[in-house]
Amino acid sequence: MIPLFSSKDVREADNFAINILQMPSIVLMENAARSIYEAIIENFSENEFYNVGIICGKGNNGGDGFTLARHFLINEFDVTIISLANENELKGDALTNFIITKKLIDSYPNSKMIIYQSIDSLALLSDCDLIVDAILGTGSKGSLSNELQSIVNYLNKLEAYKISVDIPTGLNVETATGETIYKADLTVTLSEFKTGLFYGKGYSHCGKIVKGSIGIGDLYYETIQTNDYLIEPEDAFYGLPEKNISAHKYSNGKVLVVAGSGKYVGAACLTANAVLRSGAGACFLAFPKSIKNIALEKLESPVLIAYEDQTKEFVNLENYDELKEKIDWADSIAIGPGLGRENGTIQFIHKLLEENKNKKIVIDADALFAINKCYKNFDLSNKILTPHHKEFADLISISIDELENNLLNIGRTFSVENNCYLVLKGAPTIIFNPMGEVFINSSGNVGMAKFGTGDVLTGVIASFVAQSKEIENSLISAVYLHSLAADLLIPKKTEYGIIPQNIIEEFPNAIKFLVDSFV
Ligand SMILES: NC(=O)C1=CN([C@@H]2O[C@H](COP(=O)(O)OP(=O)(O)OC[C@H]3O[C@@H](n4cnc5c(N)ncnc54)[C@H](OP(=O)(O)O)[C@@H]3O)[C@@H](O)[C@H]2O)[C@@H](O)CC1
Ligand SMILES: Nc1ncnc2c1ncn2[C@@H]1O[C@H](COP(=O)(O)OP(=O)(O)O)[C@@H](O)[C@H]1O
Ligand SMILES: [K+]
Repeated sequence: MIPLFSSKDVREADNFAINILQMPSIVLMENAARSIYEAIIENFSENEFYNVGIICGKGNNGGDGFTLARHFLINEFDVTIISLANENELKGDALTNFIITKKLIDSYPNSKMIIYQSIDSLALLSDCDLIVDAILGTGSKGSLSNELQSIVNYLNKLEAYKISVDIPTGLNVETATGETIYKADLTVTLSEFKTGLFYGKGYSHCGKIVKGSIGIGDLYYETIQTNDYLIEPEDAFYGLPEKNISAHKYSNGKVLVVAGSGKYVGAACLTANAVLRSGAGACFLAFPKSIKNIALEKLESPVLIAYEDQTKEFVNLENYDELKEKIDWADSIAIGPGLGRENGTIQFIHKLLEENKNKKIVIDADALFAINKCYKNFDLSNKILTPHHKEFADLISISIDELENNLLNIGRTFSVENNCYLVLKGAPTIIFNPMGEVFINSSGNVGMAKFGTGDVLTGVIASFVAQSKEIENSLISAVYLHSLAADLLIPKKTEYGIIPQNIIEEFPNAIKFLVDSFV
């Protein structure tokens, strides 16, 4: 698990280096620039670029840019530097490095440094095949000035590899938000990973994220408490439910899926099929009797229990007693996909939650709708809610914008206050636990943005939590493997051709891939 930090933590680490270790700040800048240079060279193969454009802001992020320019110059690249500040506006280490680079560049006839005058100055970058944004870093405040917005929009349109120094300009790394944001292919973030690079607008604007060193190592950060983590493959491996060699089918995870209705049959079958393909010993799908034959055709091997629906084609409060034995039997229950929103269905869901306070229940789709606005009436401990952003915003009665402007805080508060697990689906999916910790899964691909992939995830989660006593590790493993299965499908199916059933079929290969990597 990779710990993630706030930009405040990172700025304090800079202060620690300067004030406690007594490292001259210019040494930190030099280290930063050298490691950015090395990261760029490592990430782009030789001959991919010759002309480097670097645009430098007025603070130390710009200082990193001037320093980086020197490394490119001495390694024989042609460099065009555009400084947004003139010499009088710069100070400290940024000014020192501006002066050094300005003197040095005279010896390189194909390289130049200019002071930005207007948007036309950026035309100089048109021949560059690699562009570095060293405009704003951790000192960024509020929204971008109009001038910076025009600059970032201009840069985003250029055909070139795009690099960001520390943080893409325009990204508020505390909230992962921003309006106009530089869109990078590679972000070399300094000192430590900041949480906001990995979700929201950070996820969509950083490209690949690597760490650049300022030369103080990791020791300082071991003393800093964080609640945010990025999931690594080995976390998914260690979260896999253990298989006891003497297990029999009923000791190997028993799952009840309550899903599907006359309107939506497919969702229920995807969830139930996913349960067994992810290792549960037994799975029952509770389904309306009057349409059970349609489901039977789509089920791989879960057992169907047909409840009496009086040809209404959905589950009703009256079905509760009929299903009670299986509810008690199950180690976990998945409820929601394709259930529909009839009053009787909502009452059934309420009763299930009221009567099963300690049961592990995965609440998804229509079951989330059933507790919209009234979720506080239920004891949600041991419950796992799996909404996408719209479902979560509806659940807690806010708009999607309000949610996405403060995503981590809202998710965290919700899970802590309701003592539940929240799997907030999206790109990326974020898991929140009742202790206020956050686990970000950045694997997966856009081919998953398709009806039914969420139903598969619900099945995998119900299966893993039924097989294990550890909810948190099971969730980490289930979410990661669901995305890994989709990633493994890319070479065969492309991002266009993946369907949810493929993810179910690929799931055992995803487990095998993990096991082969770590055993
Ligand atoms: N500290 C260290 O030891 C090390 C630091 N390092 C590097 O320094 C970076 C932090 O540097 P920093 O603190 O100078 O801030 P930085 O990101 O350059 O921005 C400040 C400038 O931006 C301006 N500005 C702000 N918001 C704006 C807006 N919305 N729209 C427009 N302008 C805006 C602001 O203007 P002002 O508000 O002051 O008028 C000021 O001029 C860090 O990310 C890393 O790259 C490394 O070298 C390692 C060692
Ligand atoms: N661009 C993307 N990158 C990675 N994962 C994605 C992307 N789009 C969707 N997903 C994943 O696909 C699944 C979609 O689930 P959901 O929104 O519930 O759809 P449905 O209910 O239609 O199945 C979630 O696991 C989500 O994280
Ligand atoms: K930047």
